[in-house]
Amino acid sequence: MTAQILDGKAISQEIVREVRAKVDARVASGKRAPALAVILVGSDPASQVYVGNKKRQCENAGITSLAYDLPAETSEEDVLKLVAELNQNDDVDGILVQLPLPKHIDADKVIELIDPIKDVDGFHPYNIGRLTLKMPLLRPCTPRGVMTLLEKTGIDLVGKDAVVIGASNIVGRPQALELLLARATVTVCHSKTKDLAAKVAGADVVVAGVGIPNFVKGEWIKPGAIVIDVGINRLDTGKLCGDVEFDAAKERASWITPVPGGVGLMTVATLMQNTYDACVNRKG
Ligand SMILES: Nc1nc(=O)c2c([nH]1)NC[C@@H]1CN(c3ccc(C(=O)N[C@@H](CCC(=O)O)C(=O)O)cc3)C=[N+]21
Repeated sequence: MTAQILDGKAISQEIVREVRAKVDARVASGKRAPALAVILVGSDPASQVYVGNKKRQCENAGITSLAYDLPAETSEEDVLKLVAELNQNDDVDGILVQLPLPKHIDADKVIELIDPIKDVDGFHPYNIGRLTLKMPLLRPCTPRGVMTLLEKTGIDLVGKDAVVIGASNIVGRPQALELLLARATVTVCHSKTKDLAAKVAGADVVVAGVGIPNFVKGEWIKPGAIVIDVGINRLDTGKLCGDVEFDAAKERASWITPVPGGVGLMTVATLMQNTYDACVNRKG
């Protein structure tokens, strides 16, 4: 079997076009466009690429983007002060603090200060709690984007065995909650997991987010499985690759996401959905 490609580029464009149509209708009715504030501390090259993609997609979606590019030396106090101001600013619907933050800033403290109704990353304990309790409000962008990709396969997830590799706060854990909400049977694997190969071999759906190139071997994949690669690893050659041995996995899977051109683009498109949703939640 050769897998069909889950095309993150095409599907993310479709999502952004849908957001655009809703924003245009909103503006036509006399309301203001949704607005997203993006805080970037320092000049990490990867973060600059991601933030650049977010600004570009805001333009495509008709969303106002407000850039707060701060020097790496900015104090934690000043970042907290900016978040507090943006919380109070009625013209701002979404607040995103690009991660990772410099070491002298406590990221958890910053995230907890964001007003949950403006938390378009869905990282605040309130929003994670709501997802846990089957009453999601703002959902983390990458896992929500993965669910959109899975919907596009047309395959019913109810009762399917899903294996999530990686248990991070921004990918693995919320991904497991999303899959559970879709009534899959979920196994979360991590660096201490015994016999990962056997776990993956039993999976109808594999979501890999560990950050190690070619960590998931093609031969582990159950024939017909759906393979979602959340990894973004930059090789010394400058080439981008995922966590899955793509060429080998493609020969066994029914559907597979490429890197680049897969989940990363969906993360940004989903941020546009979340910003629109945050605006409607606040303002109707
Ligand atoms: N507060 C916060 N929210 C995030 O959502 C967040 C974050 N911090 N920190 C870093 C991760 C990573 N992330 C990506 C965004 C876009 C691409 C993306 O556009 N990828 C393109 C290629 C980009 C390239 O060429 O490097 C693709 O996969 O085709 C990837 C990854 C958002 N993240």
